[in-house]
Amino acid sequence: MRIVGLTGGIASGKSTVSNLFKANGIPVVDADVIARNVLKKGSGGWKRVVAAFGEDILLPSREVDRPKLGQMVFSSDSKRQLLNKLMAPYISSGIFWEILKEWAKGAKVIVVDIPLLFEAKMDKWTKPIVVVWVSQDTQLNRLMERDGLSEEDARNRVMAQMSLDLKRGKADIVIDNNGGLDELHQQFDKVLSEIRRPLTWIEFWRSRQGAFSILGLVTSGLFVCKQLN
Ligand SMILES: CC(C)(COP(=O)(O)OP(=O)(O)OC[C@H]1O[C@@H](n2cnc3c(N)ncnc32)[C@H](O)[C@@H]1O)[C@@H](O)C(=O)NCCC(=O)NCCS
Ligand SMILES: Nc1ncnc2c1ncn2[C@@H]1O[C@H](COP(=O)(O)OP(=O)(O)OP(=O)(O)O)[C@@H](O)[C@H]1O
Repeated sequence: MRIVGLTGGIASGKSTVSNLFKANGIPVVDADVIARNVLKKGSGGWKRVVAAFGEDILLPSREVDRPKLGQMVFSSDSKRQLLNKLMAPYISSGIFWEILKEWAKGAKVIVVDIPLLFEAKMDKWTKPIVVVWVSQDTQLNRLMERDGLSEEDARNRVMAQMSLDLKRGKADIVIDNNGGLDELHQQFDKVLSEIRRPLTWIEFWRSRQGAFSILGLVTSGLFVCKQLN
């Protein structure tokens, strides 16, 4: 199985690109969705986060007030690191199980959309790595427009992540998303044919089909040995 890493910066266009993958039949594991489930009321992650940050971060419904928690952690490195430390084990195991489900369904190529792929050192598990890159001005403008944030809040969120220029240097494939959606679609078509190229042998053995082939080979080998003895 080929596990493609999709990353970038906040509001650089990862979800826009991951929607294109889904529209083309490629399964996508989305770390932001998994992280949202980790904070669902009453879950293990919710309990740990409420114990550390206090009930002030809760709405009257006892769901986490996400904008409030976001405001806290994106303006304080220590609070953000604490939140990351509390949530990381739940997020990584969630990603693992989602990948396993796709493996069991027989997927040959999957995309994992992880905003903090490099920061969380998960890049070693994915190949190739696709980085959706934009200039900082485009990133700030799109973030302010999409989330209705002030420039200061938007800058805090951008600064909470590894710079996009650094991420671009670590990529196998870069999507330059500064232009319009037509330009994005043109680049995406090339990326799609790149990630759909035939699997390498290692990727094949990692797929469900490959694992069953190994099992079949081992079983028939044992059967032949038994016949010979
Ligand atoms: C702080 C929270 C509650 C704010 O929620 P909110 O709905 O406003 O934002 P959302 O979850 O949609 O995230 C938007 C983007 O923010 C960025 N981001 C989120 N968490 C972090 C973080 N800890 N460090 C840096 N950037 C982050 C990502 O680019 C993400 O795509 C939420 O982001 C959260 O739970 N963060 C911690 C979990 C995490 O690390 N998520 C990233 C998945 S790898
Ligand atoms: N090529 C583009 N032209 C114009 N707008 C775009 C383009 N690509 C994305 N956008 C817009 O920019 C905003 C950010 O895009 P998107 O939500 O896909 O980013 P993201 O990287 O998934 O963000 P996050 O890290 O916050 O989840 C959205 O409002 C989206 O519609």
